[in-house]
Amino acid sequence: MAESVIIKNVSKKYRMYRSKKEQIGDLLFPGKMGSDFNAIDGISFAVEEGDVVGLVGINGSGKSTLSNMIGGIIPPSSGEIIAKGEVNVIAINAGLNNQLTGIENIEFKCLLMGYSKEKIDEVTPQIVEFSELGDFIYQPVKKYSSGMKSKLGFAISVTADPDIIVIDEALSVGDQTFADKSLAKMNEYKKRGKTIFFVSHNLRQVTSFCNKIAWIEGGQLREFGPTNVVMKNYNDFIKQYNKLSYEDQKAFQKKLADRRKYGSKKKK
Ligand SMILES: Nc1ncnc2c1ncn2[C@@H]1O[C@H](COP(=O)(O)OP(=O)(O)OP(=O)(O)O)[C@@H](O)[C@H]1O
Repeated sequence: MAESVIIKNVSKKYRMYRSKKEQIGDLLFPGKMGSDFNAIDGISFAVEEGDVVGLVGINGSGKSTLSNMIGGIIPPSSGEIIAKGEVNVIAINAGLNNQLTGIENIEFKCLLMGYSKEKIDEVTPQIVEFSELGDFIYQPVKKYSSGMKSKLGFAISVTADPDIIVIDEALSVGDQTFADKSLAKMNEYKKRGKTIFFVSHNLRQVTSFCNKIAWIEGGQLREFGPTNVVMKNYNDFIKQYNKLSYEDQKAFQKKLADRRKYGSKKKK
């Protein structure tokens, strides 16, 4: 199988400030105020066409940051992501304009994807039907619940038929019927050999849907490999983690946070 997405030593740094004063100080004297935080720290792995890759990790480990970089929504601070084909991210709220109505968002996103007027007229009824939003499609998106936003985002993205699709928690907020319908659509994509990245806290769904897993811990790649191997290790880890006292969980998280704050090469 040909490689579809290659992630080469990718990092994403954010500058963290404790106050507005520190932020302004850093603008005046760059590098003097605040500190760097590695949301993603030197991740490398490659996936093949037709792979369905689950991204797992505890809260704040960096799953969304990595998904957004794969989808081209945010650029890496260093490293490179090579995607062979068009990528579309389906996330709660992704790329929707809250001031516009559902129908205006459809037109807006279709224009961004380079569709002609005729193509937009052709796909709009399909998107509206898939979204199940009924007359809410004429309401501004700011009035939507998170489930409704997810339905709209999902309906637009699946109609676009991208080569590579990144789903970030988008299946967890809608109702069960919509989640089932969306999962069926994803299975259809899977059968057609598309590459899928899947972020979900529903580990049962991840295990049944994905053939490979990337386990992210504190912004770094802890393990990448076949689902049965990595999920076994991840489930064991979660069991151990859940057994820890509140203080020990905090201490574990602090250790990871410190490593990210100072950079992996300058561990304290
Ligand atoms: N724009 C930003 N500015 C500063 N820090 C950020 C920014 N975006 C994310 N982070 C930090 O990067 C880390 C990774 O966040 P991310 O949302 O990618 O984690 P996640 O694994 O998706 O978490 P969750 O499971 O809770 O959704 C977190 O500590 C978060 O606070």
